[in-house]
Amino acid sequence: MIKIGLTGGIASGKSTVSRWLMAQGYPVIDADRVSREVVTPGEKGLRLIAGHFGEAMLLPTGALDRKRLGALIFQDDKKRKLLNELLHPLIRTRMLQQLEELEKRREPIAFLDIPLLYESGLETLTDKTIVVYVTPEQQLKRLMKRNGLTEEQARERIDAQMPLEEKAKRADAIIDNNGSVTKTEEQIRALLHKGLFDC
Ligand SMILES: CC(C)(COP(=O)(O)OP(=O)(O)OC[C@H]1O[C@@H](n2cnc3c(N)ncnc32)[C@H](O)[C@@H]1O)[C@@H](O)C(=O)NCCC(=O)NCCS
Ligand SMILES: Nc1ncnc2c1ncn2[C@@H]1O[C@H](COP(=O)(O)OP(=O)(O)OP(=O)(O)O)[C@@H](O)[C@H]1O
Repeated sequence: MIKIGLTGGIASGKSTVSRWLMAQGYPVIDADRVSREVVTPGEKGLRLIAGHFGEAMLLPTGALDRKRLGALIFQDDKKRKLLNELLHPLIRTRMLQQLEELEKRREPIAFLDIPLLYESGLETLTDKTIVVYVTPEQQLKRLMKRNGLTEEQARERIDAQMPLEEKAKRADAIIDNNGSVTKTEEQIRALLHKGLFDC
């Protein structure tokens, strides 16, 4: 099975590309989704967060207060590092299980949508990588709009990741998502057509 890593910066358009791939029937393992699964009530991830960051990180329902934890970790490198140390092993294990399932089903190709693909060294799991790219101005604008953040809050989140320019340098292929979604879809189609993924 050929494994394609799909990454980019926060709000650069990875989910937009993933959604299109899934609609075409390609299997996509989604790290953000897995990271939500490992912190549902009853899961070890949520217990670890409550233990290290306090019960104040939980909503009255017992679910994770994602807004509160996000506000905390995106403005504090040490706390973000701690959260990563707690959750990343759980996320990695679950993604590997999902990969195994796809191998068993004899899927010829799988996409791994992982925001921190390079930061976490997870590109070693993949055969090729694609970076979904936007300019810094576009990234800031889309992130502020989508998450209702101030410019300062949005910059903190962008700065919590490897610069997108650096990711683009490491990529086997780049999808430019500055234009319309239709233009982006055309680029994915072209990549699939070109046989980039015939390793
Ligand atoms: C801090 C949390 C609760 C905030 O939740 P929220 O619903 O606001 O954001 P969401 O999970 O949808 O993430 C949005 C984007 O933020 C970026 N991001 C998330 N976590 C991190 C991190 N630890 N470091 C850098 N960027 C991150 C990614 O680009 C991600 O796509 C959540 O992001 C989290 O649990 N993060 C730790 C797990 C992780 O590293 N996830 C990234 C994918 S492995
Ligand atoms: N080509 C586009 N034109 C206009 N808006 C777009 C385009 N692509 C994505 N967007 C919007 O930009 C925002 C970010 O896109 P998306 O959620 O796909 O990014 P992401 O890389 O998955 O983000 P994250 O890292 O936070 O998960 C969304 O609100 C989305 O609707």
